Amino acid sequence: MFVIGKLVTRQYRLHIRHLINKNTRLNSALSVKLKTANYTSYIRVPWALTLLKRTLHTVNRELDAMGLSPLDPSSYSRPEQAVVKHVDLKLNVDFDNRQLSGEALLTVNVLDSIEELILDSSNLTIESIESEDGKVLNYKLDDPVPNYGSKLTIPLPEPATVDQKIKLRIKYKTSPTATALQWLEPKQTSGKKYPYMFSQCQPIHARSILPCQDSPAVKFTYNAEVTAPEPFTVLMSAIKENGSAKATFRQPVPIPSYLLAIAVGVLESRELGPRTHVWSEKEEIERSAWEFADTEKYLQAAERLCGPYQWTQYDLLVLPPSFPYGGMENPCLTFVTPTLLAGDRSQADVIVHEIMHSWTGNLVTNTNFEHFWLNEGFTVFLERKVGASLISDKEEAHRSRDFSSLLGLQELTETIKLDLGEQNPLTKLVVNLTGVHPDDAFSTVPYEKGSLFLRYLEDLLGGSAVFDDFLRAYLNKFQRQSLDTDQFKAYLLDYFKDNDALKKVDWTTWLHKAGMPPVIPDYDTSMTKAVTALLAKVNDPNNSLDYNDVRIFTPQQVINFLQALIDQDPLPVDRLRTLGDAYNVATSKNSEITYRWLRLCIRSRDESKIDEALQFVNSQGRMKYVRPVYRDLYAWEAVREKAIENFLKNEPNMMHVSAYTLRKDLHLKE
Ligand SMILES: CC/C=C\C/C=C\C[C@@H](O)/C=C/C=C/C=C\[C@@H](O)CCCC(=O)O
Ligand SMILES: [Zn+2]
Repeated sequence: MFVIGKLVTRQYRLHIRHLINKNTRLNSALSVKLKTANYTSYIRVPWALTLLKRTLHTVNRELDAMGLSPLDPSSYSRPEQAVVKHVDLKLNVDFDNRQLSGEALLTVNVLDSIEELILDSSNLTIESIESEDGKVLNYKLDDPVPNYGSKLTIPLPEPATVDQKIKLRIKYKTSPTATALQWLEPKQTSGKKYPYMFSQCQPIHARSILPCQDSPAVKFTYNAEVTAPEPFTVLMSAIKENGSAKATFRQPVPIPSYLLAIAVGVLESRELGPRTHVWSEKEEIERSAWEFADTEKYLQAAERLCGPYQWTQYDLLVLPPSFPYGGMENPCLTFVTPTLLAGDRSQADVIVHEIMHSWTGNLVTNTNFEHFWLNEGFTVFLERKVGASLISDKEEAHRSRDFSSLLGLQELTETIKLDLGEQNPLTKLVVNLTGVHPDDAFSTVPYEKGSLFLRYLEDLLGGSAVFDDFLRAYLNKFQRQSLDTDQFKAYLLDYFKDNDALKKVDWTTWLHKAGMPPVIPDYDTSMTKAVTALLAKVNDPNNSLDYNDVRIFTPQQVINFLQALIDQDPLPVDRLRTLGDAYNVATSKNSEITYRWLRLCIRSRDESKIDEALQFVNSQGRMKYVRPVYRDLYAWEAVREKAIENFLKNEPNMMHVSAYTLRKDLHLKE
């Protein structure tokens, strides 16, 4: 009985649930068998367990033949068989050869009888693999599959059994074209004197830095020793213990592979609070310290909602402009784009967002990227709650939260109705990533549809008063674990089992149907009213425009206004120029305003703005800005070639993910 109890582990239960979710891809007889299974009986009846294991084995073979991991369609690894629990990394940073080299010592917990361990790798040169006692092991590195890398199979010297711990030492080198790493020339930095390197592992690029189970279903702790030449500073997504020639790091909280991060540059830091430093090149350090001075205040507000911050340190690193995202929630060290340095703290919401990932995403993690909304929808939802909690006037806080939600809805509507199309399967909350690279599925949908779903549930189930308690219970229950949407749903249904309102939730439509959300919350529209009125004024050519129209607008209202103009038919170019001059948008330092303004100019076919738009996409690499501007330029036939030419010239300065997605946006071959 003891053995049986052990065998039916949580991993198995997850595995079974996942297989059921995937049943459309399976032989129907097998999926029926799985669907009708009574798991309790498997725990009690030994023969049933054997049957289950045999069934799973057959199913696994079927999925294998399709090149899929049963738990994660984006990974070759087999976390239901064995999981990496800890990694000891020793790396040397070689700027001349654009290479990391060294070793990864993996500590693996065996969950089933196995004869081999399967890992993900991409473009790595494996030099040797040894067992703990120094025995050299054979391995097989399959031919690379574009964008997924190579399956690395390591036959074990002898079969391993349940609960066994094994250690494997893998000596390897990364490639200069590792998709997770960007190696910058000195001219791409502010100091112009030294090179720079940084990583972006989310979603599945960690495999290009180390051989690993590159699936968020697996969480591991890590220690690292990294050697870099003087005068470089090495930073990682961990607690920095020693900063000399050999930097050492410790990450005692288990993380998924996509949260492994490294940056090496000539950096300075400033203390912002008891657990916070900001890091950047010296040219940005003062501006960065000013822009992010309120970080500790945000951390405390986040803790009031979610409980103690578990990662000890919360540092920020302001990267060079080619960093492709607004922010990346690397534990202990959020990476941010320098486009946040607006000089007015107007993009603080991005910092609050990254802080909230310390709970949703980093502690409670989507089991694979089909359930990305559990990371991002929750984070946006919490970001808005915490943002509002910083406003002392209750009504104003409510208005402000709803206004941000309306801005989010505006972006969601553009994505679903104009960009992706309402029938597009990528507009579902839970997506099918079999054969779809997560970087191709990325959009605002998991962020905004996910957050809107949670807001709908909150309103339905009794408001913040009850929902905040649920959130804390959920975080507590799933912390340091990975989960899928069914587990979230089961937990919510159980938590609110006495609440009849739950019966109203149309789960299938919310989770599995494409298009706009089935219900839009009854948001407070007082802050959008002025924007709607201004839109009507601008659309009537008889009205003259002057600065007083927008004098009392917050930056967010200006953004809301510009976004509304983007979503309607283009204004005549003369009218748009008049508007730009009258409302001072053309000279704004806020990149959220600038990118929308340039989109409007392109859409109104203002030829005098083409060079400025190209200069904007060349000066920074935040995909949120660069992709829509390029897509708008592409849609303007007369400038399409010029836009493509500009892209090709600048492609060598871009990070992999930017070049990869822009090639698709511009309909160029990979
Ligand atoms: C349904 C979506 C399915 C899969 C997508 C999974 C991963 C997407 C991958 O492309 C990586 C995303 C990394 C995001 C990092 C930060 C963002 O939150 C930034 C948002 C945009 C910005 O502010 O610049
Ligand atoms: Zn996020």
